[in-house]
Amino acid sequence: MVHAILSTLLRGLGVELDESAVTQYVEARGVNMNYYPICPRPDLTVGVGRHSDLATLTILLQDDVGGLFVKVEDNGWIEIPPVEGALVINVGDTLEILSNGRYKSAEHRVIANSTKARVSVPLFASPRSQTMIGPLPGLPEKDGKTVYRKVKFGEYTANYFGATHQGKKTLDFAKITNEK
Ligand SMILES: O=C(O)CCC(=O)C(=O)O
Ligand SMILES: [Fe+2]
Repeated sequence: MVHAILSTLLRGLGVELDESAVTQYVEARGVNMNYYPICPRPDLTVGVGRHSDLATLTILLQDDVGGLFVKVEDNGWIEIPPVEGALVINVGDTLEILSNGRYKSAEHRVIANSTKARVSVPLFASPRSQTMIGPLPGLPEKDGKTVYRKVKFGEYTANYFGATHQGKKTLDFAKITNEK
């Protein structure tokens, strides 16, 4: 499923990659298992602080409690309500880099609940640590600029986990500040 989603998203950018080229960006899989106990004062605590995911794509299964918020440019935070049987698909930093900044990684956070405990299980589909990530062929030419440099995914990962998250600051590691 992740492979098909990524192929479709890339086709939307006019990028056609063969099967194995797509596979290399989603072949490493990992999960988080998040448990948010009942919190009497959610306003005084942090469920999960604001961040974007490291992965190419995240497929998130949440229960019926809710509390996941995504930042929408100029519109603040909107809650992603749980829909029975539905999965939330998030763009991660890696896809933002691969797409030369066209697909924006989703900045999100989680607020705890004062009456119900919550469980969520995101599945992260990423490259292996030796895989190089950078804007896919053809995109910088089409966009007239190169927004991200090529980095080894393992190095991006080390930087990503090297500091407390502050929103999407993690992407600065690969961003070309003097865009050309
Ligand atoms: O619990 C959620 O809905 C999201 C958790 C999350 O953002 C993460 O594990 O990266
Ligand atoms: Fe996340």
